[in-house]
Amino acid sequence: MCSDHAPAVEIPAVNGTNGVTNGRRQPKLPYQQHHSDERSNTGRFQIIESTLREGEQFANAFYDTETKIKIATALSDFGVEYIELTSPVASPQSRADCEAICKLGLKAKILTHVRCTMEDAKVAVATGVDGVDVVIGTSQILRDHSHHKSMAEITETAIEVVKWIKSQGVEVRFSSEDSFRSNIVDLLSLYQAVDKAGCDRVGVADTVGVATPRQVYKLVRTLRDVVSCDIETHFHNDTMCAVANAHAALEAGATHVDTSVLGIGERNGITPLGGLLARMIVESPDYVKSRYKLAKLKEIEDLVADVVQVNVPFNNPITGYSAFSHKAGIHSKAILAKPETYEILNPSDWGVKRWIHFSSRLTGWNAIKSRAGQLGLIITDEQAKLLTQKIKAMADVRPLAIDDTDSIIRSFCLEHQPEDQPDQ
Ligand SMILES: N[C@@H](CCCC[NH3+])C(=O)O
Ligand SMILES: [Zn+2]
Repeated sequence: MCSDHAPAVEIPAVNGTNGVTNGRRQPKLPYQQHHSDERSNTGRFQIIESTLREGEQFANAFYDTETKIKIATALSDFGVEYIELTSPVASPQSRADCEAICKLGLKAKILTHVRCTMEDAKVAVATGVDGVDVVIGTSQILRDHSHHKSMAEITETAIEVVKWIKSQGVEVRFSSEDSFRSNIVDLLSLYQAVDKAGCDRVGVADTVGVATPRQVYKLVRTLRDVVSCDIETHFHNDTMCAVANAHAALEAGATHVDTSVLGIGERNGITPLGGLLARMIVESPDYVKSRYKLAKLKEIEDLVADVVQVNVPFNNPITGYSAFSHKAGIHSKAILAKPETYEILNPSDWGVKRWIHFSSRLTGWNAIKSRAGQLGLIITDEQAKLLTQKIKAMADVRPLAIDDTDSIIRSFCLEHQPEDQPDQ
């Protein structure tokens, strides 16, 4: 258990497994950590950053070469282990850009993502990438309406492609597409076949965003016992489960998670880089802080938001406008005394600031006293309480701007103790 989160009450000693003592299940505290399962990779995962592949499939995305290089360099400096690029088969410029990024000599390994065919694989390897990610749809609906191949044909081609890519000295991942609507028996035997053929990673993809964390855990855990290679996971966010699903996958033994900056991708996108790291730092703070330059997250998000012409959502984890703002009196009081009371993430880890509201009908006197202090005005608790009543009364009538509240605080102080106040 993580020492930062020592439980406030004593946990009864547990005999045996699954938290069962004397035949009775012991309740788990909600913030108890679950590192005990040896399959769990929540403290040792790797990120396959796909802003330059999945992210290019976002409705607004158009990246010129210079922009791609800027994003790739920023991501590599940030510390992601892999950067995935659009298929070089997509267009001549995509191919040229892939070759150019391979030549940059970035710290992150460069991957490209292509269909599972020998033709695509050959073009991919020729670009100079470190690894090739091959993909093919395995659900009945995709087989019937997309590529019309049987599972036997898929398996045969996949083995050939995987073996050939490996023979070129290049890393290879084989991924199913629409894994959660695929027949589990077919899927597992396909993964087993490519694992035997020498694949470095198999990929599980929730292409349509249908999976729940429980389904993810079950599939990945089963797969973990079937293949010996690494397991990459890819989650679309149609039902807002993409971060939770990635976390469940890691708990079940997945080794890699696909992300994109701000989650951009097809439809409403995939697991966002920032959201994944927010989730994981709570669980594995040392690991996350040691691998990624977290203070650079905002810069990368702003860069990508600007390139694809969107605003960073107000409720974005970490960097959203209100991600570290505290408003209700009860919250502000406790935050001022000890930030951990209402924050499980520390804004300073990410180079961002917390904000304590002091201009609303919900504001408490501790926040007002603190604001007065920021303005260089010292007031007593009693004065702060009186002043807060005034501010609440005005905020009941109309929204107050920061300047409005600051003026009220200043004139209150002038009225009450002008001679005691330092010069402004
Ligand atoms: N965008 C595709 C690619 C999957 C590859 C997994 N790494 C999908 O969602 O299925
Ligand atoms: Zn996808």
